[in-house]
Amino acid sequence: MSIALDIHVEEKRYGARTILRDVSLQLQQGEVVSLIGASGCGKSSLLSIASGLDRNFKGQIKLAGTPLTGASGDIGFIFQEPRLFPWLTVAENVAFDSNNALASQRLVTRLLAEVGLQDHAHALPKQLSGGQAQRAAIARGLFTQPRVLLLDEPFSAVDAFTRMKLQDLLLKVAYQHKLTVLLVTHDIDEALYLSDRIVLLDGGLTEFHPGPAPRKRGDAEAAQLKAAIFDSLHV
Ligand SMILES: Nc1ncnc2c1ncn2[C@@H]1O[C@H](COP(=O)(O)OP(=O)(O)OP(=O)(O)O)[C@@H](O)[C@H]1O
Repeated sequence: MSIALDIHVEEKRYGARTILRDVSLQLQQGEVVSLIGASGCGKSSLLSIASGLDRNFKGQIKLAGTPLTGASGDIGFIFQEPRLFPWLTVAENVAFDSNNALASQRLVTRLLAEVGLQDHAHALPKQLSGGQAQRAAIARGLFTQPRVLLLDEPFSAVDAFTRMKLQDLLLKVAYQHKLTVLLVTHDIDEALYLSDRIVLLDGGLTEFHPGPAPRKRGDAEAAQLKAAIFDSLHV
């Protein structure tokens, strides 16, 4: 299997404070990996570096073997909050990065159908529920047809039921688009449900292998692994 994203951070500092030192993570093509860890351990910083948005670090990111020098359409990013432009319709938000109106219209129609928003293309963000807004954000994250999708606590602002629906949606689009996924989450159940691999950031990285996702919610082996992960978490 080939490596989709190769992350190596020798050092990441904010001023005099070092947040990450010698952290390496390789994402295999098609893998779903969750990144967990105590609050403030540097998960979002690592994700931002992996996306190419933050270039202010020592180290190197390679996308399919090629050094990443900045933000790339091959890497989609989805944040905790949907970050939709309130004055644009859902369809316009999804196609925000487009410079080909006709091609983008077809793609937007397809993506909105994939995320279940086909009837909301002309709605404004304020007319959407929290879950629908995050679906629109997922469609927008897929618009550049990325190979890698990075998500920073994408479902933490929605209710538990919506969250489960969005988790299943993420697995569906990851499979359909053959995405490699790195997801930051505080929710170990979410990590266990979604991921092929769970990586705990705590100074260094510790890996847990729950087996191929998705597994049944509440699976007994997952419960054992959850206990082991809790033991390793210094919170
Ligand atoms: N732009 C910044 N300038 C200075 N310090 C920062 C900056 N961004 C983050 N930090 C600090 O770096 C540390 C790591 O932050 P980061 O957001 O990466 O952690 P995290 O593991 O994602 O946290 P959380 O789980 O609470 O979201 C924190 O102590 C944070 O306050």
